[in-house]
Amino acid sequence: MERKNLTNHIALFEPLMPSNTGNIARTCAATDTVLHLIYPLGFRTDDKSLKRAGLDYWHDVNIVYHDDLKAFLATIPDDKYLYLITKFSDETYTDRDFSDTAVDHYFLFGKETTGLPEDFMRDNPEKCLRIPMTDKVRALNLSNSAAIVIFEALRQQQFAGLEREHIYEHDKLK
Ligand SMILES: C[S@@+](CC[C@H](N)C(=O)[O-])C[C@H]1O[C@@H](n2cnc3c(N)ncnc32)[C@H](O)[C@@H]1O
Repeated sequence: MERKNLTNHIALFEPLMPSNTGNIARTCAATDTVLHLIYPLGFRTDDKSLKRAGLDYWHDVNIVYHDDLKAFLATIPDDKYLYLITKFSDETYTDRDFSDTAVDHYFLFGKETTGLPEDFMRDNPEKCLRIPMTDKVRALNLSNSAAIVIFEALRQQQFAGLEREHIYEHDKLK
């Protein structure tokens, strides 16, 4: 199934670690997801710094930079499709319907140290979604959280636009 427009967006609020953002950029490249980075960032995005951090897929991703959270929010066409991904929610991410490929879905993730701004979450509790986990850890890793949620959205969207199989020159299975 061909997807005409990119319908999924991952937004990172003030990400600190280049390795996390690099992993997420790779996931975005693999899934045709737009990556939004909300300033300030904990790393530089000039070519030399990216190469040093091993961020191989950076140039294959549609990346949009935003001065702050307010500037990012101003770009969202319909905030009904904005989701705040946070452990503080009591709604599980798989219970939300992301299946509509005619609209753009925006998944917002928090900073590695302090997450999303508390007042913003308190103002928007109905947008908040949790990935279930035990109480043995404080939180999941940011890049793992992004992969978990985006692939649930893609699953609900029948993996539209993605290859379910690929012919490899040296196929190890067929
Ligand atoms: C390392 S966590 C930040 C932890 C931070 N202490 C906090 O208060 O959220 C970075 C981001 O990963 C996502 N995350 C991690 N664990 C999660 C979970 N169990 N459910 C939903 N999101 C999670 C959230 O977007 C979070 O802001």
